[in-house]
Amino acid sequence: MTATLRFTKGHGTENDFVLLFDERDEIDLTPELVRFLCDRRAGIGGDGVIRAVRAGEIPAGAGLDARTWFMDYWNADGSTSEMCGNGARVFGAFLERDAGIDLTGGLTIGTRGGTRTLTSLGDGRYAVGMGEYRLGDATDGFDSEVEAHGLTPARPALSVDVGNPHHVVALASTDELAALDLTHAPRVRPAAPAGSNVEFVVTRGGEIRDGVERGRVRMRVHERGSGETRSCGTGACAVALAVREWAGEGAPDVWDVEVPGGMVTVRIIGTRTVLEGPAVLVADGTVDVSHVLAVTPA
Ligand SMILES: N[C@@H](CCC[C@H](N)C(=O)O)C(=O)O
Repeated sequence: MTATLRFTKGHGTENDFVLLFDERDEIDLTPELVRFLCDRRAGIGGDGVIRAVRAGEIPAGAGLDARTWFMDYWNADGSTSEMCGNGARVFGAFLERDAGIDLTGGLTIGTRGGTRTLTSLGDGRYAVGMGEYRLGDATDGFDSEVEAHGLTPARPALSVDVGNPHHVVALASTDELAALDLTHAPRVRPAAPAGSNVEFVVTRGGEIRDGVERGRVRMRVHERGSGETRSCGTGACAVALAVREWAGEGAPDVWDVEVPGGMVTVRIIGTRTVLEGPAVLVADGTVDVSHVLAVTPA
């Protein structure tokens, strides 16, 4: 028997996803199927899978209005995460096109990390209201340390929760950032109970634009469940929050974050952040998944 799935491929600053439109929860999305879809040689290829489903159709959507669109996010290794910032922007572009929703006035979506708001900025970019953040309990700006290949000794880090867990490490120069080997997962101490995304950041100065002071940083990331990716939206928020914390009083609330796949902007507004950046839908197609379904336990 042949089973096919319709998919869309999209990316946000080259953090790429396989998107599935599944309003009524008809796709049996398993870790095996996610790993196959994300496989860059045998499958479609992506850092993760995002399924658009109505909240009322799935247990994770409990408590939300049943008609709310839920972003069911999975990492490439078949694990799920609470939130994906770049994915949320791409999800917005997907809903605009395939569900016919106009996002210029904003839309509330469900995620495992709580509700988020998506707004189209009208130029191919989207703003995501990323919800409340929480910095680690650190008296001197650090609450942990991180060891990575190409970086000795271990460096101090700050844990930041933006719905999903992050550890941010400051490096001295862009050369040090470029020399990092992120083909291996960095080791975090104390280890985060459910694992963590780890960002390495270098400050790059700043500017005043339209009367607003903006900081600028460059980062690389090793994502829990996906390895090194070319961008991480929640990671960019964690980085902006950590760098502002380290800079102290008077530091900017707006940060332009350079990632290997482009640039995103983070605005810190009180206890919340807003992530802005592009979202691109690249291709549509169908994929034969019968061999994956054949090995999926009943
Ligand atoms: N790339 C994403 C984050 C995806 C989830 C992450 N790997 C995790 O496990 O928490 C982003 O853009 O935020």
